[in-house]
Amino acid sequence: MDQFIWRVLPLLSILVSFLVFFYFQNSHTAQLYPLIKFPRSKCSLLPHHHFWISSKRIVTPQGIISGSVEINEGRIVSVIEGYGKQGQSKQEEIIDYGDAVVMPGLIDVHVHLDEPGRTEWEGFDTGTRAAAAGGVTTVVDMPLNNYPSTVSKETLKLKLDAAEDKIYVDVGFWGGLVPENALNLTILDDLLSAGVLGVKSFMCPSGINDFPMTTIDHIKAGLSVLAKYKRPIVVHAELQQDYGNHLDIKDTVDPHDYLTYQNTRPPSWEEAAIRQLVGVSKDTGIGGPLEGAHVHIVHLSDSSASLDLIKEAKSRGDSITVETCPHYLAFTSEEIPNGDTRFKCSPPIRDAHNKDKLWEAVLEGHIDLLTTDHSPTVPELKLLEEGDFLKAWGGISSLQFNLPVTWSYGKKYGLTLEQLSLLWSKRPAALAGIESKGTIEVGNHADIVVWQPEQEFDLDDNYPVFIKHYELSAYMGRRLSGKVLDTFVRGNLVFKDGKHAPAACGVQILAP
Ligand SMILES: NC(=O)N[C@H]1NC(=O)NC1=O
Ligand SMILES: [Zn+2]
Ligand SMILES: [Zn+2]
Repeated sequence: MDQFIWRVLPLLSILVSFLVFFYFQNSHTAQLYPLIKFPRSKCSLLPHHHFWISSKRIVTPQGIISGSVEINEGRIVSVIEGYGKQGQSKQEEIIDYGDAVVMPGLIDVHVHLDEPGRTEWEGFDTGTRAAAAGGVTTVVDMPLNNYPSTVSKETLKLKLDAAEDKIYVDVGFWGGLVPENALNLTILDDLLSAGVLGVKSFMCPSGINDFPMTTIDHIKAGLSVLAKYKRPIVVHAELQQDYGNHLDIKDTVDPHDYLTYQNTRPPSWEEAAIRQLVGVSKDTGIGGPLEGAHVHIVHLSDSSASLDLIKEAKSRGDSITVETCPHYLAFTSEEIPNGDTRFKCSPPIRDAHNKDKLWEAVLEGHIDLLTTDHSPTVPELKLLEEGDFLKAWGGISSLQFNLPVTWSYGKKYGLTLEQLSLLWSKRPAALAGIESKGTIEVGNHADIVVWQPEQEFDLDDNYPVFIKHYELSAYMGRRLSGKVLDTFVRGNLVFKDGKHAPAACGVQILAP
């Protein structure tokens, strides 16, 4: 008997170790599934996991330094001052960018990727390739223009499933606040629990049937739940005024004339909406009944009365911020050609005086951050041939051009690299509650854009553009300054010299 046990015991222990091995192997496989699918060689155009990026112009929160950034396993592990001082590191692990600028990757918190449901408009694949090519390392996707709209935990699940294995940069998600979930707050609560970074709502019709507008009462109800989660509402702030008159105007004037369209959405629409919003944001201050909630106004165009209301609300301590977009800072109504519907967006692009005042507000810090409001569509809806401003889709495609456009138009106004980085990285990260991104600092994700501000290029048909239907973008044909060379997402070199990494290794960002 004893002999039998001594024979069987080794066999038994081998069997047990096999079982243990397969058990852990399987549970591990589930966790590491994306990694096993996409090894580093597929995620990055660079073989190293531990390397140094050196440059004479690195934009850090402490200012522009000359030196290097040490990256290990996707994170920034040291920032070394002194160009060419990487210590003992091997030469092949140092990427020397000379005087090209090394900056935090852009975080664009207002992007419509349109998937699922309207992938012919854009989609996760093309949209995030465009982001990577433009130095945008994180986008936050809007809850509308996709179908169905993202207004419940079930519809969020459809989004997350659709995004899987298709994203080249990291992607977070806004949910939608619509009357249905504002009147049944359990749906909203579930949507927030499922990980949306906050919610978006419209104070005017959104142009999308399953995304109805909200009243200020709906917004107030939503804020009571958002306060608990400490997440923001981001609001399209236009409130229709004397609509009847504008219908009359439409019958009597030329729809090919840009001014006709501009007059249908005057600054008073923005002002009226923002007046209602600051009426509720007053409760978001410290000690207020809505403390923890935050109101963010998207794509401000009116730089007069609307902006004054926001400044006042800020100065009394409301938790409120505002963004504007490159198209309001680049274009003026005076120069929009007849019938060129590529420039149609809402609120509309206004006159040169308004643009100058917007830049002033950006540079003085009254406008907190920049976003694209990348809102593409198909040629059939943009109606370029017909040129009817009143019927065409409102929305401008420009995700890939954020950096060169802001820089090209902003440098004339005195925009600095440090301001650029605050407006496009640090403050957007703070709004979306995305920790570990937005600055070049030890411990943060190595999300980095390397670009050459002085290099000019023509945005013509020879330029590699990755957004779908790029011919509809208002920026095509422009000469811009500021070429993106390389883009890193969590240490992976995802874009270099017009080429993307073989696999889409972006991750989905969900609120904890
Ligand atoms: N639905 C949608 O994307 N609308 C956007 N387009 C635009 O020009 N302004 C918007 O809010
Ligand atoms: Zn909007
Ligand atoms: Zn939008």
